Amino acid sequence: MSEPVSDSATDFPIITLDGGAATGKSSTARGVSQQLRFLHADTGSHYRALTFLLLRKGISPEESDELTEALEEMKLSAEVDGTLASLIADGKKLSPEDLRSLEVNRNVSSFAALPPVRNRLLRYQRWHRELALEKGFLGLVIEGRDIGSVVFPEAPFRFFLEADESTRIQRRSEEGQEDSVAARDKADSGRKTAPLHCPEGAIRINTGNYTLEEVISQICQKVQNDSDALQ
Ligand SMILES: Nc1ncnc2c1ncn2[C@@H]1O[C@H](COP(=O)(O)OP(=O)(O)O)[C@@H](O)[C@H]1O
Ligand SMILES: Nc1ccn([C@H]2C[C@H](O)[C@@H](COP(=O)(O)OP(=O)(O)O)O2)c(=O)n1
Repeated sequence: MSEPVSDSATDFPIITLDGGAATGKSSTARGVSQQLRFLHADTGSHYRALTFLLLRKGISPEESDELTEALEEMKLSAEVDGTLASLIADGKKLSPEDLRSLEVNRNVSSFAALPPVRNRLLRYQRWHRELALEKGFLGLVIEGRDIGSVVFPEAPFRFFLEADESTRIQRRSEEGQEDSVAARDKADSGRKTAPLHCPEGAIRINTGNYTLEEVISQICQKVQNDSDALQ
């Protein structure tokens, strides 16, 4: 299925999870998507995929005609495996190793700060609501940095995950990843377009105070209590 030109409004339940690096967004979204039978979209992986592909074309993270042309030429679609939607660019799915490489970790915040990159992905990310509906999921859980503020500001269930920097650095090192969590957070929070912040009205959860299972269950309970269709 390919991305359509427009997206129509529906009252389909949408959960947004925003937060800094290693606050637990992806693992929480995975658990929630499986418990509630929602489609899971990881928008960080979209920025990572574009970063990998643009670097491979020799394009540097600044606005240029080459960048605009490469973004216009890229055909984006999705593959759904279980509850997870993965980005397919020009017919190819990237491996977790490519998406989480040191080179991508170092450059992704710079590409993500560029308005042409964000505009290209905004349309694609909003389309996941239609994709979830079409594939028979009961809702959409979508995670990133600007989801509750820019991508789906009207979503009924918006959460902001946070945790101490030391907790997050420890989580990444336990995963064996070299990642400058603090530097990325600073760049993501300080950029002009769609900076990382807690969206107004979103529920804050400090994931350092709870187990992963507890965070998943807090979110599922809130959604199930407030949404007739899921009871
Ligand atoms: N509430 C939690 N308590 C303890 N560890 C957690 C919690 N949530 C996530 N983690 C762990 O932290 C690491 C980073 O989580 P991840 O979901 O990749 O974060 P993010 O998507 O925000 O970068 C993973 O190893 C995950 O298992
Ligand atoms: N909605 C989003 C999601 C991610 N980004 C950017 C900023 C992040 O540093 C990178 C990578 O995001 P990702 O969620 O994969 O990062 P972590 O898993 O939290 O380490 O993408 C963004 O600008 N907007």
